[in-house]
Amino acid sequence: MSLWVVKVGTSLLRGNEKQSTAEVIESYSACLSASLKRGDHVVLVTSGAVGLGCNRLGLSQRPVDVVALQATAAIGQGQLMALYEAAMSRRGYTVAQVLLTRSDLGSRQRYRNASSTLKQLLDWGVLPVVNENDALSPEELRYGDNDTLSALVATAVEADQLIMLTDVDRLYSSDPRINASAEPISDVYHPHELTALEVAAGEGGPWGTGGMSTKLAAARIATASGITVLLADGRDPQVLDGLLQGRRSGTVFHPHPQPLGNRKSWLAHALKPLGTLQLDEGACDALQHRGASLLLVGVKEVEGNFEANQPVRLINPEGNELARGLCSLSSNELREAIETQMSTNRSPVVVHRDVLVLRNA
Ligand SMILES: Nc1ncnc2c1ncn2[C@@H]1O[C@H](COP(=O)(O)OP(=O)(O)O)[C@@H](O)[C@H]1O
Ligand SMILES: N[C@@H](CCC(=O)OP(=O)(O)O)C(=O)O
Repeated sequence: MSLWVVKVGTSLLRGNEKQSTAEVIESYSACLSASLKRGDHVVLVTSGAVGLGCNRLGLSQRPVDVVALQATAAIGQGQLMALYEAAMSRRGYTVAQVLLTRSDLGSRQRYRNASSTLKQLLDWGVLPVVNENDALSPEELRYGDNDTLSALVATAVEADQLIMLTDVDRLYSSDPRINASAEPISDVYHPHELTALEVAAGEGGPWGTGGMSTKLAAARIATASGITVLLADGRDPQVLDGLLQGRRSGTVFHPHPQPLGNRKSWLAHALKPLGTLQLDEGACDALQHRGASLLLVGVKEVEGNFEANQPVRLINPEGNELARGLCSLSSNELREAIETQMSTNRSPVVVHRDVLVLRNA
């Protein structure tokens, strides 16, 4: 039995001259219900609320204004669920709507709640249908995308594989719509390879958000948690059917050989840092090569305002992010402690190793 997370983007759900949105959803539902019938567990992360809302209002373009985007999503979300509900219930399966915001997942308690609810639904053989809670989260609609959400969901349910379906057959060395000689890429083995690909990743289509960049960011999150990511062509439903039966297609992002545990993965990816600590060379070396906690003596500068146990970025003297973690002191306490440490001659732990995650490890 496998646990799959399948993400379907707006570019596919808008439909085309040959297929309406309802027909596209119908064909995915056939693949998803076949997978459930084989005894697998599946979570679906689906975009499409804005696109369907726009269709309903007769808009030929995605609105630029964020409030208008939120309002179109509120119209489209009900329609989106109605289509999945009809297609899955006709095949004897129940669907459940789960709307999440990024800030929900930033709270450890709410992240755990989301994880428990999703796992309960999976135990009951239900298909959870997840989308961003767009009507309430303007930030996500402006900058966000469902690719990152799908990776966070895959981590929360401890999925085996994350399938990201889109309107291109695989990853290329650069945007194939712009560069006809872009090279196809079948396997990505290490986060270092992702860094170069991220630089070359292009924008998405007019209806999608984020293009290839957000898919690579999602692959980074999921593979760091030990999840295999498959980026594949969603225009042909046979591809999804094949993937769910273990056939290879598109690009495979292989899981990191030393995956982060659930809590560290949450720390590294679901949390938004509220401040930045600039470290000296000695502290960077201790963190990177000696598995040490961050001590006060290695902190040079503090930026931002945060309370004790809130997330911060740790940067090296060149300004590059080295790690993230929970700071044991508030920003005010930390600034005060840096000023007085010379006289007290003690160096308390500022970020304990247990709540610290190195980037690109
Ligand atoms: N390096 C790349 N490899 C493949 N596709 C790319 C790349 N850079 C940009 N793209 C474009 O990204 C698009 C998919 O992203 P997007 O429109 O956001 O889709 P979705 O709605 O499925 O999330 C593709 O149509 C493709 O043209
Ligand atoms: N939550 C939004 C999706 C945002 C979006 O466009 O995502 P995607 O198509 O996956 O790049 C919606 O349902 O329309």
